[in-house]
Amino acid sequence: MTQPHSMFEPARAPREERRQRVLMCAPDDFDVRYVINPWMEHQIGRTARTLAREQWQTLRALVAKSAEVELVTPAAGLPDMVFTANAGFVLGSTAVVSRFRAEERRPEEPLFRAFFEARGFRVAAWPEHVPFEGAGDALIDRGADVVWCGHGMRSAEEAPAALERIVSRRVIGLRLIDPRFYHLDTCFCPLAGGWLMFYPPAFDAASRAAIEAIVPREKRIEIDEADAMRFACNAVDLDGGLALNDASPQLQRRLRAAGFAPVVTPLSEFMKAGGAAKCLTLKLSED
Ligand SMILES: NC(=O)NCCC[C@H](N)C(=O)O
Repeated sequence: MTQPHSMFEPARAPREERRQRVLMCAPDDFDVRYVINPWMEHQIGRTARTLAREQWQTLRALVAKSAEVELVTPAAGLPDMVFTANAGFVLGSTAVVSRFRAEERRPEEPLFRAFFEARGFRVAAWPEHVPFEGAGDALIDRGADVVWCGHGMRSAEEAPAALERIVSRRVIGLRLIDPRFYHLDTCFCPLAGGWLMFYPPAFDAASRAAIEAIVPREKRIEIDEADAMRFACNAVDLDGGLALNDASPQLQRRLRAAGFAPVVTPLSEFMKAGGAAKCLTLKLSED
């Protein structure tokens, strides 16, 4: 029987294949200490430290089967630094460091900048007055030669155009309209082969039309509200494997039919801060 070449069957990966590099940050000081998204409401001080560490370690081990995990040192007093998707946006050897909308996360900026510089990335200049939250909002399509950029909640409306000037690739802005899905990666997940898993009601009509103009109907996996609330779209995709917090049996079947191997890895503690699998990772080797 032919086994799928997935992140969870790494022994079959050809050795000569270039492994992805993925940035993570240990949850040493992770907690909910302020409220900057609806998921954090009523969660201050309610994360279970040991469980959070276990959940993060399990995700790290899954990712490590298909990628080199690089770690950035967590800083005390920055409880959201664990969400490395928001470190910045990476394409080739260029990194754009995030400019956080919330004051609480701004001290992460120099730390992530130092990380990118130490790894030899060219750090692009970004207009300070334009909030932009990195790979939380900017996602590379895996079929078309475009970058999708969510705005309206965290990243500013000007962010897609500013990003396009840096990456010299078409950047399509998508307006987010539901505060529960405040980052694009909470409701939109481009997948290998040009597939797209997403939650349409999170977008305004013009954005839905823009998605439909690029992604063919047969490649669109539209999920329902219950799966969206499980952060099913916040999936880490590596070698056909999809690590995600949770997904209904129907959605898992649908993903399998499309050739993906969903693996549920509970991340309840991070959900309290409004993040799940994808938010806890940043791909460093994007072509
Ligand atoms: N969606 C993401 O990419 N990251 C999750 C960020 C959670 C954090 N508490 C925040 O609100 O910025």
